[in-house]
Amino acid sequence: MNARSTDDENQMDARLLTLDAGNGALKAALWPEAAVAAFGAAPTASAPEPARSLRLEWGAADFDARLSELLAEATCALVSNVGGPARADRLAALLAAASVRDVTAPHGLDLSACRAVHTIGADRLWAARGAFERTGSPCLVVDAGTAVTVDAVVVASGPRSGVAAFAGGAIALGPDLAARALGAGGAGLFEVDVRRDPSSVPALGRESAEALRAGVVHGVRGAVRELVELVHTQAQLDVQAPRLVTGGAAVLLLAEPCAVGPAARHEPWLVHLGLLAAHARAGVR
Ligand SMILES: Nc1ncnc2c1ncn2[C@@H]1O[C@H](COP(=O)(O)OP(=O)(O)OP(=O)(O)O)[C@@H](O)[C@H]1O
Ligand SMILES: CC(C)(CO)[C@@H](O)C(=O)NCCC(=O)O
Ligand SMILES: [K+]
Repeated sequence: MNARSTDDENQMDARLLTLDAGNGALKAALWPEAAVAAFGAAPTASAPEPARSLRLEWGAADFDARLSELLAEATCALVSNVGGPARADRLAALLAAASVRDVTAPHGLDLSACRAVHTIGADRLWAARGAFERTGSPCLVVDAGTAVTVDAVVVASGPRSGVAAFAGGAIALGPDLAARALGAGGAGLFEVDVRRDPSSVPALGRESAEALRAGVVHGVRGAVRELVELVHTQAQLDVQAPRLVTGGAAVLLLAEPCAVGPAARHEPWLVHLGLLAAHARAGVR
C-alpha cells in the first residue's frame, strides 16, 4: 500500500504534460520531472525524451477519451495553441475535468525586432525558445506541419542583452495544405496523398497524380531550400549557425538531398522543449 503525503506525491509524481495544439493535430507529451529539471539547469544538455506521447487529429472520435487517459497521469500542463479561443476553451475544459493545472510560463523571448507581436503563432515562439535552449546560440528553426515556418533566433542586445530574440521568418504552405489547394484549384486537378517516402517521388510525373505529387513534395522542399538561405542571410546568422527541423513533415525536408542543408538537425520536440525550458527556468528563479 502506498501511503505517501501530498507533498511527497508532488515531489515524486509531478508529471508535466506539454500540449502543442496545431491546426492539423494536437501533439501531447508526458515528461518525467527529473529530466525536465535537468533540462532547465543546463542549456546545452541533451534533450529529454517524453515518457509517453500522442498525436490526435482534432476531428478524431476518440479525441477526448485518449487525451483524458494521458491527462489522468499528469498534474500540470504547458500549452501552445494556434487554433484560437475555441480550441483553447476545449483544452481548458479537458484539463479542468482532469484536475490538471495549466502552468504555462511566459516564453521569455525578446520580440523587439517584430511588429504586431500578438499575431505571431505561439508554436513559432515556443519552437524558437526550444531551439535556443538546445543550441545556446543563434539558429534557424524550420517547423513543417500544416504550414512550414522558417524562423531565425538571435541573441538580443540592448536592455535584454543575452536573451534569445525572435527575429521573424516566413510562413509557407505545408505539404497537405499545398496538395489540398491544388486539388481545389481546377476541374482537372485533384488532391493527392503526399504521405509517402519522399525519396521515391520523381519530379518527372508521367501522369496527373504523379505530377501533382511531384509539385507538392519538390515544391515544398524547394521553397524551404530558398527560404532557409534567405532567412539565414537576412537575419545575419553566422554560416555555422545550426538549423533545427521539427514537425510532422520534417522527414520530407530531411530526405537526401536535405532541403535544409548539411547542418540540419532533427529535433522532433522543439515546441515542447520551449515550453519545458520556460517552465523549468521559471521554477529555478
Ligand atoms: N510520414 C510522413 N511522411 C511525410 N509527410 C508526413 C508524414 N506524416 C505527416 N506528414 C506531413 O506532415 C504534416 C503534418 O505535420 P504535423 O504533425 O507536424 O503537423 P500538423 O499537426 O498537421 O500541423 P500543425 O502542427 O500545423 O497542426 C502534413 O502536411 C503531412 O503531409
Ligand atoms: C503559421 C502557423 C499556422 C504554424 O502553425 C501558426 O504559427 C500561426 O497560426 N501563426 C499566425 C501567424 C504568424 O505566426 O505570424
Ligand atoms: K506545428
